[in-house]
Amino acid sequence: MQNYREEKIDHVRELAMRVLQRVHVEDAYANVALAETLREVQLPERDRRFLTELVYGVTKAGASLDYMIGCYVADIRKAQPAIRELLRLGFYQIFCMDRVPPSAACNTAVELAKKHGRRGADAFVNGVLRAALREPERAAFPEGRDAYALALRTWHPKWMVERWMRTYGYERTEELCRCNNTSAPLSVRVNTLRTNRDALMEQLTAAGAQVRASAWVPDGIVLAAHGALDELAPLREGLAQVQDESSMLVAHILGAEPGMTVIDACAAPGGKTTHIAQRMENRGRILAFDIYEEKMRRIERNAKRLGISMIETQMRDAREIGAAYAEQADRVLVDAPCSGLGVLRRKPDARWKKSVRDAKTLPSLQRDILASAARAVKHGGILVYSTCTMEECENAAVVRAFLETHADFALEETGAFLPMQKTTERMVQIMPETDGPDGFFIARMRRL
Ligand SMILES: C[S@@+](CC[C@H](N)C(=O)[O-])C[C@H]1O[C@@H](n2cnc3c(N)ncnc32)[C@H](O)[C@@H]1O
Repeated sequence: MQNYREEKIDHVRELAMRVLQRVHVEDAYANVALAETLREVQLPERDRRFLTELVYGVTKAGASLDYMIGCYVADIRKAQPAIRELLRLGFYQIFCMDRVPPSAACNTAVELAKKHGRRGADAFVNGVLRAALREPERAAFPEGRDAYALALRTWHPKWMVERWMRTYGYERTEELCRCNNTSAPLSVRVNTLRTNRDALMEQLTAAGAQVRASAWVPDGIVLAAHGALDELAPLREGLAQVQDESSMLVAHILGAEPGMTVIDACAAPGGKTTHIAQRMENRGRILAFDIYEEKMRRIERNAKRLGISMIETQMRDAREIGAAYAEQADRVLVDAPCSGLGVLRRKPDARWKKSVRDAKTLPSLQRDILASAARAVKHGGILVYSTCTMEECENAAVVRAFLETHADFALEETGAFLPMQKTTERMVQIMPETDGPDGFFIARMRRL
């Protein structure tokens, strides 16, 4: 007979099993599937954290966890989806978590296999997990400094590690990979249309969060500890917007002023659009484009919550902007669709969903969007190109190729427009493992 606490933990692990099945079988996004479950089931804070750690951990560990299981099981793909997830959860708790007693991980997996598996599934799960407890050395990853070994040890796809090793070398790649397995810092942007940073920091502290002022932007606050975000009143009431510090740099570099006309070419969900609007004191015109209907609605909802009325949203492919708005904008932002390798900490499944093909196809889309959007910039106006990746072929190479064919644009000293750090960089590259915030690239150009 289980005691009350164990019963509750079983419930959490069962929820984790269900969320992981949605991720691996239905291809749901881990953060979305988890958020939906957390909304449906009222869990105490401690259980919320445990569930999140299980789902995020198993998802991030991905192929590395399956490699370990494969040291005890002939072919994990042949197991029922629920049993696969129970084994993954079991291995994750046994090998990757310090504070879970291995016997608890094992026992609850067996109980859940009895409930969700075919006949004999519980004995199978019991056998595999007991073997892992008895002979953990069998699951050891290969040693060595090759990409495959590093990829296994740091839970990344081999192709990604290979690419980074070519660019950054072994040590830096290892640091970057390890950083991707930590939880990302959470920051919010002060809605300066309604409050100021000191007042908001006081309110967030009163609401139970631990806060500090951003070292990157004057309108950023980093939350060290906090409860459920949607329960923080200042966020609900539109006094702040969740946004990474790197992403907040973009509006500072764009430098839009009240009364200007601004085009945000790839705007959804509107993190940067609403920041630009704040810096323009909600005066002037911002045209925000994207290609997905639902995403456009998110910009509108965000703007409404923050009390911003100057944003006009429109479904439009950014590659059409040049023809439709030639020389009409004082500022144009191209926050381009990209491989997103700078934000892998935040999206536990992203590394496994990307492919080496993205890095081959994205630059041509990015070049096309930039070339079209550039035509909308007035002479003397500013064009900013940004991505949330560190991949050279999507960043500096795109900007260089653009400048080579557009003699009427000149690269500015991008860093000079930053408020606090990296102020001497021509093109700004933020690296998560050395700088702290998300990986990000920003370049500012002027039309002559
Ligand atoms: C990096 S995200 C933008 C994030 C946004 N700027 C923010 O700060 O919240 C890139 C966006 O580009 C959009 N996108 C992709 N292809 C596009 C295209 N051809 N034209 C316009 N937008 C596009 C995607 O839907 C996605 O919302």
